[in-house]
Amino acid sequence: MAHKLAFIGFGTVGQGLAEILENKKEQLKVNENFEAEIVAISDFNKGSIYHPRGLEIGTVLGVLKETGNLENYPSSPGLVTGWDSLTTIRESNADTIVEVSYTDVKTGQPAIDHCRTAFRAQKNVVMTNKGPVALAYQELSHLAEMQGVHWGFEGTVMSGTPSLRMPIAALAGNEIYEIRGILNGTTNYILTKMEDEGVTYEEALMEAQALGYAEADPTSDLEGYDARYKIAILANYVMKQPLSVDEISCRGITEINRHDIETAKAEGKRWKLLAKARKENGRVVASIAPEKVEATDPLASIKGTVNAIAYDCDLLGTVTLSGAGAGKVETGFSLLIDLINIDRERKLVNI
Ligand SMILES: NC(=O)C1=CN([C@@H]2O[C@H](COP(=O)(O)OP(=O)(O)OC[C@H]3O[C@@H](n4cnc5c(N)ncnc54)[C@H](OP(=O)(O)O)[C@@H]3O)[C@@H](O)[C@H]2O)C=CC1
Ligand SMILES: N[C@@H](CC=O)C(=O)O
Repeated sequence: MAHKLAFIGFGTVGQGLAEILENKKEQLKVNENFEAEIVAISDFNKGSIYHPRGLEIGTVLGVLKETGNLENYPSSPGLVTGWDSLTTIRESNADTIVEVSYTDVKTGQPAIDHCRTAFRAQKNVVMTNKGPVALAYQELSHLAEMQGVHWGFEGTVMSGTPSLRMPIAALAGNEIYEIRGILNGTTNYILTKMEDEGVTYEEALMEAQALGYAEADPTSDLEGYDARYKIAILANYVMKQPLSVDEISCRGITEINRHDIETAKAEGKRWKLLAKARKENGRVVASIAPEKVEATDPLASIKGTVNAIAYDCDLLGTVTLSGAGAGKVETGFSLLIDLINIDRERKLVNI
């Protein structure tokens, strides 16, 4: 049976998933026995459409590209327009909500309420919005479990690179006592461009925004708040230690200038915005700060929007994973893999 999806937000990432579902429809059906249809999309400014029998994805993307507004989707019996996010979650016949609205780094809202509403209505949520996972992980994971629904959020850390699923699935049985990584694509892109191509900070930021890597408010990337959210998610979900965002010291890259970059280069070092979490005396201590890393450090060679993460484990030693940290297709894929996993579990239960 095809999954029925309702999208909350339809910017870079939402459109990325829609394109994947459209372009890979046959392949997903044949290789994964996976089928999904989009029944609703509710976006703040781009409008809102719902059809209980499903929307034609190619038409949705075409209408949006041509007119900028989803509500120009061709009218047909049963088509509903104008629903806000909460109405869409409650009233649509979707079984799974794809939450891809802004990450609000202060409150996590309205996305936290989107999750609460979906779980109470016994609907799964897959999301790349970091707010609810970083700020309300304990509450929301408990609620999802109580309601017997799935909550997927692979893309909240390192987009589609399996920084969450890999340690949970493949490193199970280890104690992960330290995590160290480059977790923000925008700042790594800026630092790399400044270092390798002599591009200015402002130019590099504009490029990162045009390519869809930066947050709607890029202050979140530049000041380290985005990386702080990600290390909070890793501490809570992977290290299984409750850690609030306020407990994480945070400094971004705004004070790094060309002189700093050149000085580091002359020393054979590179500036990187590092996220760290370490278990100490039964608790986790975490930080975000720029650091000059030695050229021999595995993290020194991580360039552009690529992210990397090293897990220090008691049984396996250090395991390092690198891959995309941001991007339309890469983050769209993170939602697809969450959906495929929900589908696999659904099929297992029905065996
Ligand atoms: N881009 C990336 O590479 C990655 C992004 N993420 C996260 O994924 C999420 C989506 O990112 P991205 O697609 O790039 O962001 P965009 O800014 O491109 O898209 C977000 C969309 O959400 C809409 N929106 C905001 N608030 C609401 C609301 N209350 N109800 C309905 N729609 C709303 C916006 O509407 P409008 O603009 O019309 O006002 C916008 O279209 C963010 O939380 C981001 O942090 C995570 C990993 C990587
Ligand atoms: N703005 C973020 C997007 C992914 O989380 C980044 O640059 O890493």
